[in-house]
Amino acid sequence: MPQESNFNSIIFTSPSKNMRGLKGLVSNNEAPPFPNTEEFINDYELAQRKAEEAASRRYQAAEWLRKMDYGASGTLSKEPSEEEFRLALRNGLILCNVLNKVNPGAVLKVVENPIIAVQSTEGAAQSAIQYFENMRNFLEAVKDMKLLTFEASDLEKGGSSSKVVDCILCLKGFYEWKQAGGIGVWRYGGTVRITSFPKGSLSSLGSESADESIDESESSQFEQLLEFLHLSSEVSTEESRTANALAFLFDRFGLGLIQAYLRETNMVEDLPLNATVIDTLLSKVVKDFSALLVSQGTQLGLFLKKLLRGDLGGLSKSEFVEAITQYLGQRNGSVSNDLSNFCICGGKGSEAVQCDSSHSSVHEELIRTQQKQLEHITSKALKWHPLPINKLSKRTEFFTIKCKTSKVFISSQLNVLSSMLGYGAYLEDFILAGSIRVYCRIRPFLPGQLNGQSTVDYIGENGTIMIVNPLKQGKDARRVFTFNKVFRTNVTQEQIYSDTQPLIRSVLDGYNACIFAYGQTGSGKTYTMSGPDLTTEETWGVNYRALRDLFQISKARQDIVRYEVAVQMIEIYNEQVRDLLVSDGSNRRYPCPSFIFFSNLSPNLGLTNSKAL
Ligand SMILES: Nc1ncnc2c1ncn2[C@@H]1O[C@H](COP(=O)(O)OP(=O)(O)OP(=O)(O)O)[C@@H](O)[C@H]1O
Repeated sequence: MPQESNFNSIIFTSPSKNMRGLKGLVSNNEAPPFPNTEEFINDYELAQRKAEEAASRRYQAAEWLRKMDYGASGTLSKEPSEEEFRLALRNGLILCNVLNKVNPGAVLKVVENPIIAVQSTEGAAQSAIQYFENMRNFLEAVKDMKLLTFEASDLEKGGSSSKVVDCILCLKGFYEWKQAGGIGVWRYGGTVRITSFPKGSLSSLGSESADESIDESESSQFEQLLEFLHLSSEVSTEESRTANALAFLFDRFGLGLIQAYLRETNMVEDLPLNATVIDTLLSKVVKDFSALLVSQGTQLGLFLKKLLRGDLGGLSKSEFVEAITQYLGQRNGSVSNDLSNFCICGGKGSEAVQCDSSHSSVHEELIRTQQKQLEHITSKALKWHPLPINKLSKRTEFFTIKCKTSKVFISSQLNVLSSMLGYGAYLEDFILAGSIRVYCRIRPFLPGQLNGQSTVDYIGENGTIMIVNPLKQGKDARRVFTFNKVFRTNVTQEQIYSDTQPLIRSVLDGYNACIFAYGQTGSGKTYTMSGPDLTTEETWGVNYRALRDLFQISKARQDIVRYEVAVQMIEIYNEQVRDLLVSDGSNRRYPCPSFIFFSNLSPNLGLTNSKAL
């Protein structure tokens, strides 16, 4: 590489597949040189993250209260501090007003002006009682509705405002569910609801406007229906069975979406994985799920009314039940294939929810194909891999028995296989972290730079590094960056390579990979990729170690497969890529490989940005 270039790279490509990424196998057994400092930064970061999440939930609660109670906007700011939040809510007025909007009549008496300008001792006592009255009424009503609640003391100094926030967000979730028709599963923090409301807690089923339009006779009919539903044990058994099934489907729906989000790495900027993201995803799930149930409820209502009206020939009660049974039978048949995909299988045999695939020949066929594929992969592995054969064949047997359950189980077993093949937690990581890894290596001070001041303030666990900029003041002076891993100045060339090694094996198994160093001039790219002294293996950089492994593995497999190794040299300078070995001036395009970045950092120069090609 020419000195002025700021990239060093080694690229492995394979035409067969373009599978993305391998986990940097992090064997984090090196003792951190500054344990106390690390502990401090971790605790500090954790506390900071928690505070941010709590604040974001508090703002969400405040925003909703302001929207629900016009008067609240005067006393409760959009982004209140904990203290402001507590002070605005402690007289209970906003909470009572909002609750009455969610569930009209829930708090019959709301003291409008609970804080009275007090002159006398007697006045003070009365103020305190009235002050407490709103809060007590609110808490009792919320308790009656079986929603999350809190203690009045949580709104006093030193109380837990997070419980208050939970209660408000729970109320919000309930309100939104009710607005969407009050059908289907609704849950918040362990509170689960299905179609019928808790007895006596609500004046009617349905939206706010529907509440208002319902006349007394309809209302009493509704009360009677609820009374009947609560008395009937068969109904309540069916209700809880349905609730369980719906809760399961909801989980499947929600977790499926989260999984898809975690798997998504292409073209989408990575979102942080934190409580807010989870809440947002789940609220989307709740919304979609509720919308689906509302539409399903409407269709079902039409169907049942059609039966009642006799469009399908007038029906007695038993014929009506029979018609429903028939309808359910047809629906079961048509969705059993889909439902088989909903089953959660795998895990320990005893814990696994077994799929009943007897109804589905398609499902069985799918399992057979997957089993064949798995056997094929395993036999390939047996040929190629130097692991003791009996270990693998035992595993194959295990697969054959177990993989009858589901494809989810198969992929979990493939993970086991991939780690046995030396890829580490390849599949798991592929799902969780995507295909690009960025590592940061900090170069030590060079002789003559000994008195320099390091820009590295802290190195946390989990790839975080705090950089200090002495030219800036206050909070701008420090910035935290996150990598897959940060290597300290004392790591060896071997330790650096250990994270990259699984990539080399994967290249020989047909996957593409690229290892790539980026950094300012003098930050240590050549040192990392080539090494300072080529005559000693110990100091070899990533390039030499990778080539050594490449040839070693291909030699070990020479009886089974013949590899062709080609070399290419390119220069990347000023964002221009030049092929140093092509003389005809043509522009060749390459398939997009996986990347590993080494973002090199010299301690006294500051952090440069990483760029992907
Ligand atoms: N991890 C390290 N440990 C000890 N010395 C290092 C380390 N990394 C780099 N150095 C030393 O720092 C100096 C600069 O490193 P190097 O030449 O690798 O930087 P570079 O990023 O390739 O620079 P350029 O972009 O100018 O080519 C060299 O003297 C090298 O030996």
